[in-house]
Amino acid sequence: MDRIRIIGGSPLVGRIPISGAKNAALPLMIASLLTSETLILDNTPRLADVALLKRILGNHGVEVTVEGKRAGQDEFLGETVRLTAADIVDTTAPYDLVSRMRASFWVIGPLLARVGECKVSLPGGCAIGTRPVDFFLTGLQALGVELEIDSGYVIARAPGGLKGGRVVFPKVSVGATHTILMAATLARGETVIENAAREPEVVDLAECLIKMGAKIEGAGTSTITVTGVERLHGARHSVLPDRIETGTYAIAVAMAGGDVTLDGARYDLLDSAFDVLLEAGAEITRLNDGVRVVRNGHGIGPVRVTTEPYPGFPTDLQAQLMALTTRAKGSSSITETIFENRFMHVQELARLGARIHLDGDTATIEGVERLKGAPVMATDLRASVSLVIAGLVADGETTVNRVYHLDRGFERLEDKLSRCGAEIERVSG
Ligand SMILES: CC(=O)N[C@H]1[C@@H](OP(=O)(O)OP(=O)(O)OC[C@H]2O[C@@H](n3ccc(=O)[nH]c3=O)[C@H](O)[C@@H]2O)O[C@H](CO)[C@@H](O)[C@@H]1O
Ligand SMILES: C=C(OP(=O)(O)O)C(=O)O
Repeated sequence: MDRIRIIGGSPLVGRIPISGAKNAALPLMIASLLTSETLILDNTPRLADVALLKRILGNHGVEVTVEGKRAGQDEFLGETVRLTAADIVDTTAPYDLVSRMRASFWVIGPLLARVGECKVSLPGGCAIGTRPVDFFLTGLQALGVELEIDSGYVIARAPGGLKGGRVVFPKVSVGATHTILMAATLARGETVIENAAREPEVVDLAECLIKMGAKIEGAGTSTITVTGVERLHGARHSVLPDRIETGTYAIAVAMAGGDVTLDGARYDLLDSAFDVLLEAGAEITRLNDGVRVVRNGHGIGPVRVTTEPYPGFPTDLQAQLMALTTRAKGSSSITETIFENRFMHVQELARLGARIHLDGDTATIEGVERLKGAPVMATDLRASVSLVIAGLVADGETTVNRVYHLDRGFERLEDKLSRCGAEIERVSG
């Protein structure tokens, strides 16, 4: 199994290209199920989750091809993926695939909209929390879907087709918003989604669906209105830059010190996270096509942060921020409100010498002068990358095990960091 080996102590200087967003690419690819014509997605990141979703969609009958790279193209340029769901050949999403990636559950919306029935495995819990799917199910019922749960599968039917309805989510859910939004595009009449997620990835999906012929208003606000159409057609869309990858590298620079330009990054998608990094002492500048992050000289200041749905501080940057605060001058506090069990990095950061006290949903971090390298591992994607960030400043060698978590969401992380001077490598076997 691959590991990432880091020798701490080098500042980061240079440029890092920001890839297309995993969390936008996944729903966009799933949207291909809504039409028999071809959906072309540019700037698709090369990630394990994207590869797995290609397989999952292939199982439903989607033909997926990737355009070859042209000579001279940047090695980090995203892929152009063509997805054609001419016929849906299988309406079952099996447990062995859905259990490996939660977002694959979202096929339930487009499959019901396109063919009126499907059987999709319940995704089950995962390392960061129980993550139920109740909002998806009540939302689909509001669109006229009949549901049955049998042997771990949701068996869903919409005999007369989907019909528009009012869906009110009790709590903001990104996945449930994506799913109901996709389903509603082909439902008869109007659907109103209230307390919808306002995440940029929802806006990106809505923009692509609109290019495919959908009628959607209000994406990016808490109320989305969808007027169903008879059919959707093919389109071409470029995946939004990854705001979580952007924030992660910005935190890495704040941690290690240095001066890095994040090419292609969008400042406007990360206002709340950048506010926190500015408070911690980083200098952050909006560029025409990117963001520059600098920290030279002065130390890291302590912060108090609570994770929230967009536009608040993202839970997907919580672990990385915690790594940063382990070296702050003073006491920081981080409250996690989205997932009940997203603190698995705490024990591992402690192995590197961090001083963190956990009390329910709040971690109090007393900054220390030094971290010391050690073998560590994490059980989820963002926790893993928080250990890499800590390793960038830890004395000596840090080895991060279970690299497959990182490969779910960070394209060639070790190459991007080593190009900026970090002593980091992937060790195979
Ligand atoms: C692939 C992708 O885009 N994943 C992101 C997505 O996950 P995902 O879409 O799974 O996360 P949600 O926004 O749905 O989860 C938010 C909260 O709602 C709860 N909930 C959700 C659905 C439901 O039916 N019932 C319920 O109780 C969840 O357990 C969680 O506590 O948004 C999360 C929150 O920004 C991010 O951390 C993930 O990176
Ligand atoms: C939690 C994440 O992903 P997923 O929803 O696929 O588990 C993430 O991207 O941090």
